[in-house]
Amino acid sequence: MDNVREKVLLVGLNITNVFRKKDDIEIDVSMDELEELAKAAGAEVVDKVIQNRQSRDAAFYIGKGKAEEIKAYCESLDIDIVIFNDELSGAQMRNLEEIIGIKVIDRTALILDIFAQRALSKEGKLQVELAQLKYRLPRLSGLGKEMSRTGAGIGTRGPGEQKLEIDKRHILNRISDIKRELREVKKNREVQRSQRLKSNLPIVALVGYTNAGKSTLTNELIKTHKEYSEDKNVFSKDMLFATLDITLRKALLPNKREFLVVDTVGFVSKLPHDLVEAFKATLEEVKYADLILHVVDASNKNYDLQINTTLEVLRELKVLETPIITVFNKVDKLNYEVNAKKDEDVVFISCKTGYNIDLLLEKIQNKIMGNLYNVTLLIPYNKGDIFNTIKNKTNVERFEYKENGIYVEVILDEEDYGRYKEYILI
Ligand SMILES: Nc1nc2c(ncn2[C@@H]2O[C@H](COP(=O)(O)OP(=O)(O)OP(=O)(O)O)[C@@H](O)[C@H]2O)c(=O)[nH]1
Ligand SMILES: [Mg+2]
Repeated sequence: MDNVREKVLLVGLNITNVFRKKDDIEIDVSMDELEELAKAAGAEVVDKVIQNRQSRDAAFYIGKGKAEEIKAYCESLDIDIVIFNDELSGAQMRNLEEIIGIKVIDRTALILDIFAQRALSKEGKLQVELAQLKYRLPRLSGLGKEMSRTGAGIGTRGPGEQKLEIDKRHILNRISDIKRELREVKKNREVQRSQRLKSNLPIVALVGYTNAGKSTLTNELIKTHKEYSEDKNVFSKDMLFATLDITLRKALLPNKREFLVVDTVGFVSKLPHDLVEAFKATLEEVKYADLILHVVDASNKNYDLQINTTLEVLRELKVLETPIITVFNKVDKLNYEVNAKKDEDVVFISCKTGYNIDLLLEKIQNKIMGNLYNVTLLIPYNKGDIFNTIKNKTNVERFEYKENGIYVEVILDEEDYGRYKEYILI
């Protein structure tokens, strides 16, 4: 089934009433995003239909007449699945399937499906299964003959078709099993984290909207490390939700100090509630970061909406106190000026051409290391071990063996400046 591209029709509702919130995402933007999501799930998008309405219809989401029109349209275009741009109730889904006569899924099921395909880690898989079960529970009775007839495919991947039909009790048992397993996984993660914190390396977390280039930038940053090899690269692709699991890798600052880079899952608007919860657990790593790089695709015409979505999640994670550098990526594709706020810490880069990556590294260094001191040390020969330590972990500009000891020109951070004070000549 996976290699057959299902033909889908996208249907959205443009609420036109006076209560529409000013900062609600524009329908065109939202439908474009739905198209990207459908493609990410492996579907072929044949067309999009938008209905303007005062409000959602309780029984059909769109108008009943529109649903009948869609039925005819689907027949003429040979559509396999209709995907709706919002979350539908069990009743709406049943009613729509009855009229349209083919499989109907909603934005939530679509996103869950992508996550089910992409999750790699045990925790990721468990979180997605949990979110899928919670989504299916109130819709069990809706999964009748229509679903079993159309079989697998988008919206039904993950726990599998038979599981859909098992009774509620069975699902509830599975939910509590998963929760227990997740608690175990979490304990393990905490152990790993405390080991990492003991290593004392600064942590830089990359966050941002999906497809902004976080994984590509991660790969650029980790290239600086001497132990780097291509197999350490994280997966990056022009596809929504390419990254689902958190990964940590080592990188080097210009002063040769090591730091850890955390690549994270991307955000998207209207993310299903249960997935936001799942994300929060995975994104906990961001809470322990010393610095956040907010990566933005500057070439996306909706970059400001995407920035707001990301900031909203960061606010929910309670990490807005952490220093943030806003990184406008993909400037190689830009043909307009990006308006950045004056008080923001901003850098414009291109991972594709390498433009300003060195400037970004300098900025990261300034943020996590604080003040740096350019000094000359005189280290007596009986303290040769100190010289070795300094040479291994910092950027020694020049050194010379003289009669009274080793002269070392070096850049020290605040901490080392205090530590080696007695050897400072100038
Ligand atoms: N033109 C251009 N393309 C870029 C640049 N940086 C990344 N890309 C492309 O953008 C696409 C998405 O990059 P990723 O690094 O996978 O994006 P991500 O933010 O990790 O996405 P998710 O994991 O889905 O959240 C890939 O096709 C990259 O090759 C850039 O500076 N310029
Ligand atoms: Mg990624």
